[in-house]
Amino acid sequence: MAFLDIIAALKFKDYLYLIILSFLIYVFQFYYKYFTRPNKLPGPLPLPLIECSYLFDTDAKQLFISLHKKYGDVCEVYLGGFRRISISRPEYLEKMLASSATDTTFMTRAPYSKGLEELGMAGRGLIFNHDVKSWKYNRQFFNKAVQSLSFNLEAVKWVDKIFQEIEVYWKSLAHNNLSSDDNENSWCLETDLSLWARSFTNDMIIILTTGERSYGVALLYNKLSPTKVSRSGTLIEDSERFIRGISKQILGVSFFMFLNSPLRHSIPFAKKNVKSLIENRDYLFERMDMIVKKRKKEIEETPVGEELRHDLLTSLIITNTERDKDNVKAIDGKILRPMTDVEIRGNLLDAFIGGTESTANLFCYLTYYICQYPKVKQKMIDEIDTIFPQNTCLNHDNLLKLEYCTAIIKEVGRIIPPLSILARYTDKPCEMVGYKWDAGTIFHVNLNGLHKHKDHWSNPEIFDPDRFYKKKDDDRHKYSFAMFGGGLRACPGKKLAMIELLSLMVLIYRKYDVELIDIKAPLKTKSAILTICKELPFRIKPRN
Ligand code: HEM
Repeated sequence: MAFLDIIAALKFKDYLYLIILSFLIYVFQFYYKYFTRPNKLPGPLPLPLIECSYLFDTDAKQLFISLHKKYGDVCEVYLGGFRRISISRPEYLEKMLASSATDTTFMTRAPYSKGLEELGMAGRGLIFNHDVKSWKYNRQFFNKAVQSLSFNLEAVKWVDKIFQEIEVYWKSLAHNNLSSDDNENSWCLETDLSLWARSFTNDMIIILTTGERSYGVALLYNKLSPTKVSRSGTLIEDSERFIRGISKQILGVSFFMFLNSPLRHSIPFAKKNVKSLIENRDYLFERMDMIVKKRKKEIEETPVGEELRHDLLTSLIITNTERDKDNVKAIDGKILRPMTDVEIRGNLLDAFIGGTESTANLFCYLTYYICQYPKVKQKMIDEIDTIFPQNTCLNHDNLLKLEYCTAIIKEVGRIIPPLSILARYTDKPCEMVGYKWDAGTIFHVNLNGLHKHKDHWSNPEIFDPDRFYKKKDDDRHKYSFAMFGGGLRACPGKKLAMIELLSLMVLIYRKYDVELIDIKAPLKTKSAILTICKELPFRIKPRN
């Protein structure tokens, strides 16, 4: 009662004083905690409420590059409620990126997020899975599927098929007529490579993961051309919605991860966005569940012993069932249970997320650099012409012989890694960079720092594929190059990405001349978590 009387007696001015006092106490506590923190590292001063977000304009790559420049190889930054330690020196990464199966300290990328739970992604799949037990279970199934030879052969077959489709569209756009086959070798097309690369990787990942065709490249053709692709109209419409659905789910991740629940559900703009993202989640999950059910039925109707498809979905469904010749075992040797439909959906979604933008953007950067460096381009064409003379089929074994092309991919990934910051969250105390850390610390590996470190690379700013050509990995520090990450959470799609990139290089450069429309224009990129190529206008015509 007395308390209520006091409240009733307070005037507006008193409330104002109370608010100011509470804020001052908060500021005092905030800075007390900051100035007495253990392991003081150099870094920008955080401000109350907004921490270091005054330095962050959504370009995470640039932020970490400038932190490295200003504060050195090991520094710290406060963002999103966490103290984040940025590491740009390979020598410090032994523990974090080692492939030890027993040490689980650096196995989580991010802590549990209520937002991701709402988006149906927390504790599912791989990329955002904070639950180590569930992640390990998924990862074994995923690795087994995407690293099998049959999956890789399927990838080579589909690159070839989808590229043939693209060739028809390019020629048609140049002639403005889909059926024209006059002047077979005299056309020339100017178009934006980034659009084609994205549509291509979308179609690739959808067919390889689900065994279902999407028509991303056909959709793009229809957008660019006055004549339209006439076949399978309804499928194309559904593809559009499905592909858009995946992109929207990816966009939803940062929205649900970084905006807390009260804000998400109260600010009008955010509420509207939440509604649309949840509707999209429901559409996407329903569509994916239908695909899973359909494939399960097909498998049930196929006699045991008869060969099944080689896509990720089929493999996830049959692993550790009676159809599986080769069971996945847990560390203690016990055979693991088969996957549930929800787990299968989580893994498919992560393959879509991991396998589209990364590969598409790398291919754009590769084209940009090859066109900027004519000697590199010629050496690459000579290698392609030797290993894949005109009219020879694309084949997996010969792709592995393309040593110079592989060196180019690595050098492009060194100069401009599509994913430039790795993250590891520890939920137990640990030791890193010579200090002991409490549970709850987030460590970031700044790939741009590693890849251009002056102690490890000579002339790091210069594009030079020869640094990787005919060189062994032991010729440099193990962690000085990590475009696919490292340790147990390293990219499981590395092999698929290399197949796609090498195949595209062969298919394009053995047959076509490629030039940038404006050779002097700098690369147009935008970086959040990924570095995206905004556009890459290029000119393509058949080689003489
Ligand atoms: C050039 C292409 C690619 C690049 C540069 C790339 C890069 C990366 C990087 C840096 C990571 C984080 C690794 C770490 O934290 O240590 C990652 C994770 C991942 N990538 Fe890729 N990736 C590419 C292609 C692909 C493809 C084609 C797939 C599809 C199968 C894929 C699926 C994934 C998945 C599922 C993860 C999460 C792994 C986990 O948490 O266990 N990536 N990738």
